[in-house]
Amino acid sequence: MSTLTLDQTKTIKTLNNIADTGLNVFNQGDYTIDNDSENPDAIVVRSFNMHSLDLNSNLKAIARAGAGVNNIPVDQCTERGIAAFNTPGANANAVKELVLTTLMASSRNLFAGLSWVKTLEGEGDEISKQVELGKKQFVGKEIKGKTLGVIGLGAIGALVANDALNLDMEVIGFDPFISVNTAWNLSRNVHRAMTIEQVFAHSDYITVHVPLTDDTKEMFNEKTFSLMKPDVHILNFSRDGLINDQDMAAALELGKVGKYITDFPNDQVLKMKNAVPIPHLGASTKESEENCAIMAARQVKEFLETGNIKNSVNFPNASLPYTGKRRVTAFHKNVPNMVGQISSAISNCNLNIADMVNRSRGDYAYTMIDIDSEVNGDIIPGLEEQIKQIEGIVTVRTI
Ligand SMILES: NC(=O)c1ccc[n+]([C@@H]2O[C@H](COP(=O)([O-])OP(=O)(O)OC[C@H]3O[C@@H](n4cnc5c(N)ncnc54)[C@H](O)[C@@H]3O)[C@@H](O)[C@H]2O)c1
Ligand SMILES: O=C(O)[C@H](O)COP(=O)(O)O
Repeated sequence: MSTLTLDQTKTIKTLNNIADTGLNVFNQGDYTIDNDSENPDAIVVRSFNMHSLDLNSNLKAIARAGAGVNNIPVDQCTERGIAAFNTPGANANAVKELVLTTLMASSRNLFAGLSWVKTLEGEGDEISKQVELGKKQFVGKEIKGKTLGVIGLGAIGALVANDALNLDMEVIGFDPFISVNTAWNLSRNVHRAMTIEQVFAHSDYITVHVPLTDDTKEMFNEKTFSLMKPDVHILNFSRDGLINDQDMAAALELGKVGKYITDFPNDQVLKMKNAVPIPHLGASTKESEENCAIMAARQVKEFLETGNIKNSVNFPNASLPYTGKRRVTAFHKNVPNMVGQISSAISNCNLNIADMVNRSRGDYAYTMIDIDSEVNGDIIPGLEEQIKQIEGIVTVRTI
């Protein structure tokens, strides 16, 4: 992480409550946190829905202090050359703990029992009698020996799978795109499902930990419910869009699904029989909020100060040790001869290249070129202008 002094103060805007420990990463003097700014250099956000916002002209980066980026217009960011980041794994432990808490608590009908016992308020000596009479309504099930299906074995899914084994559950996991890192961390006692249908067929409890995408949208629907065991409990700490709510309501009515535990209440969910709606508390712990905020802020700071990219969801990761001399960065179309043309523009200004990196991601690529000497500031606007004229260039910065 560099500690250079910036040419100009940068403005950071937050759209949600971001932990102070994270915002403190932006040192005073070099940065201003201004939540009313109409033209910030970077935005730090949690779940605020950014799809209807106009992305301001000066915006260079958006950091999601968290995992899911479906609230960010990522495609638009890419077209505009705005780097979007998230903080992989930074809130995974918080979510895992709430998944396991609610898995056990709902299996024991704890939430319904708690609501019922509150209705006895004011009944005095009758309370203990009513408790002993009424408790038979809330007989639950133990999770020991039951099968937990885990769909999505990323940061959260892998933690849940490993810990469920320690609770004496059988665990079956499905993730066709599992990363090498996660695979290394996953217990070999997690059974590997080759198809999602195998998870549906064998699980007493199913927990889903995948991003919401066109492929995963409404993956829980009438058809998939029909493949599940009767009375299956489903836990959704990922996103509401993964569930067809109408089909879930019907499956709960029929007892096909025994319980639906979700971190994403909506009007339909609140009407569902046997739903356990939670007010999106998965990542809401002090530790997780701090982890996410610090990671998000560090990634933005590094990008603004050095151009280096880590954990972007739309730019390729790219890193070059920062020397403090001039660095030219360009985000551009992933087409032939871009590096050649950018290098020519630099040599046209009589500047020599010391080091460079070029990384691609799909249709786009990112190039950083270090100049081997201090550069007279007067040259910069002309150099940037020349590079901007190259067909396929989206954004250029000199740092
Ligand atoms: N409730 C909360 O507060 C909270 C907190 C963090 C994350 N989330 C949600 O949980 C999701 C997962 O978070 P994470 O940190 O584990 O992310 P992650 O990226 O580490 O893991 C996601 C996993 O899903 C897998 N996957 C993708 N498509 C799949 C499919 N069709 N079938 C099976 N697996 C598939 C990926 O290969 C990856 O391993 C996030 O995208 C977010 O929506 C919610
Ligand atoms: O995707 C995530 O990281 C979670 O949904 C957490 O959202 P939050 O930061 O708004 O709590």
